[in-house]
Amino acid sequence: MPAKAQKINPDLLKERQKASFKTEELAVWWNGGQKKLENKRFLEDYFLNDPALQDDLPISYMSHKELYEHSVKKSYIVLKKLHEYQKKTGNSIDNYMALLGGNLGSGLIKEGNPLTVHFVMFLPTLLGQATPEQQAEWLPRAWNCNIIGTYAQTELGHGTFIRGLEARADYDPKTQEFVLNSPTLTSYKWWPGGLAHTANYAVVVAQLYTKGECHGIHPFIVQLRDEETHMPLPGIKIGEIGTKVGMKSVNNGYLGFEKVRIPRKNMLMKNAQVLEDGTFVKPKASVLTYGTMMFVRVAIVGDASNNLAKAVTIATRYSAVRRQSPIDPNKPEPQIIDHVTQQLKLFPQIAKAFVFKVAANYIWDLYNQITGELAKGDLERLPELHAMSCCLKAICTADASSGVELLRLSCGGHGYMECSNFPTIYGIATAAVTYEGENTVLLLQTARYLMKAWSLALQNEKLVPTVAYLGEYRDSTRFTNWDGSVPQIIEAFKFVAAQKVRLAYNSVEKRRQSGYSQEEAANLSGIELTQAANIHCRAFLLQMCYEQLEQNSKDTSPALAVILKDIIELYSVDACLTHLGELLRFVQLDESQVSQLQRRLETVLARIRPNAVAIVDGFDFHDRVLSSALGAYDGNVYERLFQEAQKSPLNQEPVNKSFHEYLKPLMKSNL
Ligand SMILES: CCCCCCCCCCCCC/C=C/C(=O)SCCNC(=O)CCNC(=O)[C@H](O)C(C)(C)COP(=O)(O)OP(=O)(O)OC[C@H]1O[C@@H](n2cnc3c(N)ncnc32)[C@H](O)[C@@H]1OP(=O)(O)O
Ligand SMILES: Cc1cc2nc3c(=O)[nH]c(=O)nc-3n(C[C@H](O)[C@H](O)[C@H](O)COP(=O)(O)OP(=O)(O)OC[C@H]3O[C@@H](n4cnc5c(N)ncnc54)[C@H](O)[C@@H]3O)c2cc1C
Repeated sequence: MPAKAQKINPDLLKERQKASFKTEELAVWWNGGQKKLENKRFLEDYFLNDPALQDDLPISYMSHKELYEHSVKKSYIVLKKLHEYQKKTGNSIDNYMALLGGNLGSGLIKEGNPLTVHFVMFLPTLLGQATPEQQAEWLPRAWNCNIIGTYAQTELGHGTFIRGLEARADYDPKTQEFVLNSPTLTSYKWWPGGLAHTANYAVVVAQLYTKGECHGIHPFIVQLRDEETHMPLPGIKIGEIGTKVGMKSVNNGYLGFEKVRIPRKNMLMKNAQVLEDGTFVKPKASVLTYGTMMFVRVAIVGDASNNLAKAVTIATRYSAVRRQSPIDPNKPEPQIIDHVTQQLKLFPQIAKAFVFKVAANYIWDLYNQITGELAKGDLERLPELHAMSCCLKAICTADASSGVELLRLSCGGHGYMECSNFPTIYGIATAAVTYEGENTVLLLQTARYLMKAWSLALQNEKLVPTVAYLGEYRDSTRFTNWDGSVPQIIEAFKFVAAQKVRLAYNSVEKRRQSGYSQEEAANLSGIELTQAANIHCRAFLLQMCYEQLEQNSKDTSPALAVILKDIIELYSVDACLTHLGELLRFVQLDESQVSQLQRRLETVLARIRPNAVAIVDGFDFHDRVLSSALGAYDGNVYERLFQEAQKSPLNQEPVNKSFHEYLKPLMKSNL
């Protein structure tokens, strides 16, 4: 939180004075408790106020190369500072995650940290896929950044269909080595973060060949660059893939192999092994190779909430200070937050930030529970975790990405400025729709699981909790219990989801019976399959948000409980109106009931209006994390916009040289 001493925009001050609850209480809840909140604030001061970590020149004015070098320099300073701090306080993974993938990190290195993949994928892969001996060799060096790694799976020709990856590792029993090759241009690794100029090691996912047979994709740890000179090793062709929509300093790279030899022990052999003579020992389940992706998908759900919460804080504060267009012609221009259409752009995004945060906590707990079972060899619930992590990652990132864009638009022209920070937040948020499993593909994975679940429901088999509703609604075709209550809205969504699953299942079955293969039938039914997965996830989000926030409201002050209940009401009613078409297809709703939903929406928007600024204040974003001329705590947007404009290199001189070189000759040339 910024120093409170500064001059606060009077409109924003009034907003804060009229709040009906204590912002600090929400800040404690939002940040996971008093201790975590205090630690977060300490780290923010410790890092964000360090003069060595300031951006004298806004990074949007830096060249691509300057930006990378600036980001590496800051990463170095941040990690050294963190190391010093943790020597005194003890190691905490949370601090690393805050700095390398969380809000604090996004405030320090706005366009993405070239070392994030080292911490968020390379290290977790060693933890999840390496044997204890391999961990003993690699983990200490990786934790201390004596080596810097990346996760090289995607290729120029394949990102989604990883069984189609072309890079290969051929085992040579004579030398007990693997020989890595990129047989085609499309087999070049392409995209890995930090790969281009930062990492000197990589986990490489390649097709394993031994004794003339292919055993599918497996992870290998490969040294890419000399540890002293950082020069690429022989046979390593490496570079940067070029400028991107966002995440501009992540240093995504390409990597090709030409007869690169690595020792047998560099195959990460926790799940599958290759013996000295080349014998392949297969894993308990081939999908265990996919574990790192699941970990990041789970983490991304929280990231979606963070991105949306930042954007809606900026837009809400701006909407409280921006005055435009009288509502009553005889009155002064109102705050744009008093235009009801503006409230519809803002407040449902506030609600989604809450819902995605609660979803992130849920899926994180489920992940830890099930990976604990995996460690004991129990794979029973892995399919359910895969299905939930896929659809939650897909829905939360898609909604967060479109929400950030809507919030940018809600700020008019000033939202289009780099200094609003919307472009950077959007670039980060929308990347998550693609990476770690493209959203459509992940929804199809969830749909695949739902088809199996529906088949079990048809056989009266017991279903796991997240799909139990399929059994409850298996034989119903019309929902007639609508009373408009939130619990009934949840049941209605579960009912719709069950019908969508049934329809998709029947489409696939019908096509299979007409002679199509399972795969062809699934492709032809792909639209219904993704829709079923989509509504399944939304039904889950509604139920989970209701249960969690209702429960939380029992432990908070009555004043904050009212806010949490309004969040539930808004999220539920907004979901009904957004997906009204799906509802009307299966739920008995007459015109008056639909109109009642519209009235409820307008009512809950009006209820949230007096507390909107206080709610986003409760997210407790440091000004440097928001990094926005529109969203600062003091609300002095016009002064900040003007200050930011002065930083433009073009404003450092009254006349640019192009006048003398081109404009003056043009103007004098009488074309
Ligand atoms: C904590 C704070 C930190 C904050 C961090 C915030 C995030 C910041 C991160 C920034 C860095 C991220 C950088 C990005 C990195 C990447 O993008 S890495 C590359 C990611 N790539 C992918 O995700 C590839 C997507 N493709 C796939 O996963 C697979 O190809 C597929 C689509 C799943 C298909 O695989 P395939 O083997 O062909 O499977 P199927 O035939 O469809 O199904 C086979 C069975 O396997 C099951 N299954 C598939 N995947 C998994 C899995 N991951 N886990 C468990 N089970 C899985 C599937 O359900 C099938 O099961 P059955 O139906 O029972 O047969
Ligand atoms: C910012 C960023 C960072 C990244 N970092 C890394 C990294 O560190 N390491 C790494 O290995 N990779 C990384 N990636 C790559 C990323 O994982 C892939 O881009 C992603 O998996 C999507 O694969 P693709 O690009 O091949 O898209 P495709 O799979 O080619 O998708 C293109 C279209 O085809 C559709 N499609 C594909 N398969 C199917 C299907 N079965 N059914 C229906 N439609 C389908 C998709 O829905 C999509 O609309 C990164 C990507 C980005 C954008």
